Amino acid sequence: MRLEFTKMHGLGNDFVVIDCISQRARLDTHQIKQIADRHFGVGFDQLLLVEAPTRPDVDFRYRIFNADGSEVQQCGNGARCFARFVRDRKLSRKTKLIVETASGIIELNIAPNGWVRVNMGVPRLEPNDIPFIASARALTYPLDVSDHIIEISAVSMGNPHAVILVDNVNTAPVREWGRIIENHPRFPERVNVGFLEIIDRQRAKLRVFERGSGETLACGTGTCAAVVAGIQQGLLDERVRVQLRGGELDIRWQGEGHPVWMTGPTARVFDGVLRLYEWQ
Ligand SMILES: N[C@H](CCC[C@H](N)C(=O)O)C(=O)O
Repeated sequence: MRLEFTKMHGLGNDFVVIDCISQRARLDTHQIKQIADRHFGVGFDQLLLVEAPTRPDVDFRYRIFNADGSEVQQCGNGARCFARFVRDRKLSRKTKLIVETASGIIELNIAPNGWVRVNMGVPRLEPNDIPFIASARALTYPLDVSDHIIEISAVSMGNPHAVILVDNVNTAPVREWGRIIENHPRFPERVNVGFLEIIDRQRAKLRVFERGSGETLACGTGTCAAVVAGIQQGLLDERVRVQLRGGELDIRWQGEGHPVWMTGPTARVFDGVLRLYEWQ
């Protein structure tokens, strides 16, 4: 199978993006993991598939796969790159795209400079909607992590997030706790794990250990979830600039029942051709 693709990133969270409208792409989990491999393949945190809509009120369908081949419900940095890709390949001339994902509809607004403002939808906070096993909804939950009891917040942006407040993201046990919490039995669909350092009411720092991909340089949905958790705990105002390892995102949330807005850059790195029939 010969497939054209574009390598992109949103603040270093990197993607292989494939136009499945002008090309027929049928990839199984093994092939997705092969493409994700940073030595034997192209390498990516997520694979993004641009597909024709399945309903009349949207412009495109957007599918997302982690490096471990798992299909997931949402990807914030990927949504921005999706919008840039659609514009660059002239799949649409619209500057406002309505896109269906496995977790619902998102709205993408493309600025002339390539920055994209995304309505990431309304965050879900009920444990069953995360999903997270808890007797009742709370601001934070005690969780047993390698002989510690730590406090986490649990937020869904369509995909599940655990958020931990830390004093310093640079010294936080991101890999050690991230891997344990990612696979914690109280998260039946696994979970992304964010380590949030509050600087002041309008600024924060974040590192994210992503479900199915490990620590990434940025995580859009993780940033939205972390800001929601911070605002819920009375630590942040409704507009926050979040510094991730790969750069900065602008997040706005007016509170429960309102959508989270994320604004950030996109980057196109190179175009390439996959020749999967030649791979062992
Ligand atoms: N690893 C995530 C999907 C990608 C999210 C992240 N790359 C973003 O920008 O939101 C999950 O398994 O839910």
